[in-house]
Amino acid sequence: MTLSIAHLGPPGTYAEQAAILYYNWLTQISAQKAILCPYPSIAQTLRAVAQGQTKLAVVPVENSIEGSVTMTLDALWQLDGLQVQLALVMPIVHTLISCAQSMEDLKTVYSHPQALAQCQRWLDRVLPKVQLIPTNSTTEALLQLDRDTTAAAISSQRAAQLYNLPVLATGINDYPENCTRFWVIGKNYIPFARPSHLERASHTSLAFSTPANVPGALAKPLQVFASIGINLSKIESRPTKRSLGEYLFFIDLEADLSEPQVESALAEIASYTEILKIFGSYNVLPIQELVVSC
Ligand SMILES: O=C(O)C(=O)C[C@]1(C(=O)O)C=C[C@@H](O)C=C1
Repeated sequence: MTLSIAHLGPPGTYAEQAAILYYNWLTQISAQKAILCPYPSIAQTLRAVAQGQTKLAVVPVENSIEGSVTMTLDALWQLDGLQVQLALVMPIVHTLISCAQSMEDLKTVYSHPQALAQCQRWLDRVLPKVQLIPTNSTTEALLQLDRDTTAAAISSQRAAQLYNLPVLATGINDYPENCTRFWVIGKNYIPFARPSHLERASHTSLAFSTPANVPGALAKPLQVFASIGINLSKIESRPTKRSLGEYLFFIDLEADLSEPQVESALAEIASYTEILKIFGSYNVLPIQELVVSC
């Protein structure tokens, strides 16, 4: 059976690049055939898996400069039954793409809000007067660029080649070590989507809302992990969207859900939380494994 993998489109996005790396790794370890399916937004990409249109999705979840990809966290909270199968971290090198003769001709720059934010200082310094226009992905505006020589887009070198467009500047991200973590997501636990040689998962991700905005509402669940020596590698709050000042908490643990200690900690946490969503346990695929298999 051919495996379908949803990702943010149109073709050329970083999410597609991450999906290709994952696809190459998967086809090499399992001879599994796969097809990539682009969707117009991150929410629609995750909905495709939740509704069974595709088996898997590859979505960005966190960037080293800008932090969490909030569209991904919000969609994961809203949808049911989605589980993280694997994480992978990819370097991100942004490029300014345009048909303009020079940067002085530019009036607008299009890109995904994450990419605009990752290049914020460069844009302030080099193009302080341009209008920044957020798009659903870094590649959404590329097809319009040949019609407007006052417009540019921030995307990858690979996207510039794919659309046969000129590059005005490269490496424009504010920090050179820029990288984004992607999650491979599926419904329930999918054994063949994961590395088979690793017995234990290195991380577990979950999110919860608290029953009331009272002292200790967050401290109590966190204390459960501290008391059994589980390290948290990330904690992030998002608004519940129900009322101002009410939050959800997204947490990454350095532990495997199949360990009895972790399982009982999560059962205890359920008593301190209103809604608890466990996104599962998974490993991080080292970039060397991905590059070798490309
Ligand atoms: O628009 C794209 O190309 C994407 O894949 C999305 C995305 C993101 O949402 O973080 C992915 C990686 C980069 O951090 C910039 C944009």
